[in-house]
Amino acid sequence: MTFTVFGTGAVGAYYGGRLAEHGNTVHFLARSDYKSIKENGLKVSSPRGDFHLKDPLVFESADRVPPSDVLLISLKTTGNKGLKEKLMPLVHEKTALVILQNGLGMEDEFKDWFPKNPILGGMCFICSRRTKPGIIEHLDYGLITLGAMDSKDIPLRNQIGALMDESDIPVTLVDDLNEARWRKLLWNIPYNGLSVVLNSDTKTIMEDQHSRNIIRSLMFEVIEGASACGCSIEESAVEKMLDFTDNMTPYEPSMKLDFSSSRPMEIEYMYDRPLQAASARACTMKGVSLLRDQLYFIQKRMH
Ligand SMILES: NC(=O)C1=CN([C@@H]2O[C@H](COP(=O)(O)OP(=O)(O)OC[C@H]3O[C@@H](n4cnc5c(N)ncnc54)[C@H](OP(=O)(O)O)[C@@H]3O)[C@@H](O)[C@H]2O)C=CC1
Ligand SMILES: CC(C)(CO)C(=O)C(=O)O
Repeated sequence: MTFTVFGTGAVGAYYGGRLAEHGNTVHFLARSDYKSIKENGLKVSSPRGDFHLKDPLVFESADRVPPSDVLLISLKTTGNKGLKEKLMPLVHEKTALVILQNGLGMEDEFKDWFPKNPILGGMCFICSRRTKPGIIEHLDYGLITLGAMDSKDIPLRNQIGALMDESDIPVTLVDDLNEARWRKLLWNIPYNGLSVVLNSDTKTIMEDQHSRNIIRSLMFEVIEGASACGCSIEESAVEKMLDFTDNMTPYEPSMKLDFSSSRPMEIEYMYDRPLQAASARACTMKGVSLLRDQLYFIQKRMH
């Protein structure tokens, strides 16, 4: 099984790098980092072990990438508009697409674009960042929760999951991709947005009783939204998630990193899409909607 990474950044370079380190054929499609990766390779520092791919299979143009069995989608969702055309040279008759992005509704879009191809989602619980071109700092965690849109692709999910597992990537396989997406949003919706609005990391947010209360009430709203969309998340998940974050090394979520670097934030897929999905089923998620509006206000004034 061969892989192509579309988006060789914090997530794509890390996971693609691990697969390559363990002997898999991985093509990396890069943009601004291309020259640097071509010249110096990909360097990853990680608590699971540093590695340096000295001569990775890196490409600047999708037209030059050899066909592969699995396409890992790891650009930010802010780049999803017009993405279909950019992916066309990489999607062959049987290519499976694994969406590693945060948010909701991406898989449905990819299915519309490539209805005959297997579409999978990988919810990444990883803290990683690109510090310089071709240099990735993996700080913590790394679990991929992997699910397929269509049950006929479960054997394929298992096969990809096994290769990840053999490459030192922890994987959990799930049958309900939509539910797994909502479970990931249970963390992302409160923490990603609030870290920007309050200009704080997870530790600061958790230590203050007021912000902690906001996080808790946003989590309950996400559970309501999920439930309206047919995904049942037990209420005890809230306290578990709060405990988990209490014990996390202080961290700035990916949206905060985007904000601090004046990059566009992933508001559409992390907020608009879940809000739309819930409101289509008569669930308003008022607090989430307020948070979304504040993020748009902030984004409009970012330079
Ligand atoms: N970082 C993290 O710890 C986590 C991130 N995620 C999610 O993973 C996804 C990816 O995030 P992350 O890896 O942090 O993002 P990064 O910005 O680090 O990486 C994205 C990469 O995609 C590249 N890219 C974008 N558009 C194109 C294009 N048209 N052609 C080729 N390359 C392109 C970017 O290149 P360029 O530099 O040229 O823009 C960049 O190298 C997001 O949805 C994020 O929310 C999920 C969990 C944790
Ligand atoms: C949950 C976390 C922090 C890591 O996966 C994340 O998704 C993010 O930074 O956006």
